[in-house]
Amino acid sequence: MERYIEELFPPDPDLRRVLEGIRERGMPEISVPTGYGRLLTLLVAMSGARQVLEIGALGGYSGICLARGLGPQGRLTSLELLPEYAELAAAQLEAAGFGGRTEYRVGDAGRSLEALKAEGRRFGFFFIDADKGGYPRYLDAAIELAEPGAVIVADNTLLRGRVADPARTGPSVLAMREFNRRLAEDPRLAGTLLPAYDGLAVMRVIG
Ligand SMILES: C[S@@+](CC[C@H](N)C(=O)[O-])C[C@H]1O[C@@H](n2cnc3c(N)ncnc32)[C@H](O)[C@@H]1O
Repeated sequence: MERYIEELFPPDPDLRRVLEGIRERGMPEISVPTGYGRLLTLLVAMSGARQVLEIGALGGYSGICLARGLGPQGRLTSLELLPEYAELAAAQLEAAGFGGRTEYRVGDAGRSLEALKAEGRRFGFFFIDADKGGYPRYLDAAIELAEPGAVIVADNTLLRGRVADPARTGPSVLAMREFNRRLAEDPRLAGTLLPAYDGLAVMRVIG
C-alpha cells in the first residue's frame, strides 16, 4: 500500500531534488514518506498556523512540505543538530522558494527549544522528527511554546511496531511509549495515532 501511495502522485521536482541531495551526500534516507509529507502540507494549511516549528530537518523534505502549507505571512523555524544537514536543508528551502521565510537553528534541539522559550516565541504548529529518545522532552517544550489550539505532529511513533512489543525495552521504545501515553492521557492534549508507515501522532493543545 505504501508503494502504491508513493507512485500515485506525480513527480515533485523540489522533493526529488531533496532526496537526490541526501543520497549524493550519503546522508540517512529517512525523510518523511510521500503520504505523510502531503499530510503535513494539508495540516499546516488547515491549522492556519503562521509560525511552524520543526524539530529534525535532515535534508529539508519535511521542511518544504510544512512551508507549502503556510500562507504568505507564515514562517518556518527548523532545529537541526548537524550543521551540514541544516545547510543542505536551508539550500533546498531556498531553491523551493521559501528561503526568506525559513530559519535554521543548529545544535541540540533541547538547547534551541530553551532559547526559543527565553525569547518568548510562540508557534501554531510543531513537527517533531528528531532523536526518538527526546520525544517526551520535545512534547513538553512544544506545549510550553504552543499558541492556544496549536497542532503537534510527530513521526515514527510506532517504531516499526516495537512500542507494542513488551519484550522491547530499549531507551527509544520506553521514550516513545511515554510520548504516546502522554498523547492519550494528558488533559491538555487531544489527539490520535495514525498507523500507516511508521506511525504519526497528530494532536491539538486544548488547555
Ligand atoms: C528523521 S530525520 C528528520 C527527517 C526530516 N524531518 C524530513 O522528513 O525531511 C532526524 C533528524 O534529526 C536530527 N537530530 C537528531 N538528534 C537531534 C537533536 N538532539 N537535536 C536536533 N536535531 C537532531 C538528525 O540529525 C536528523 O537530521
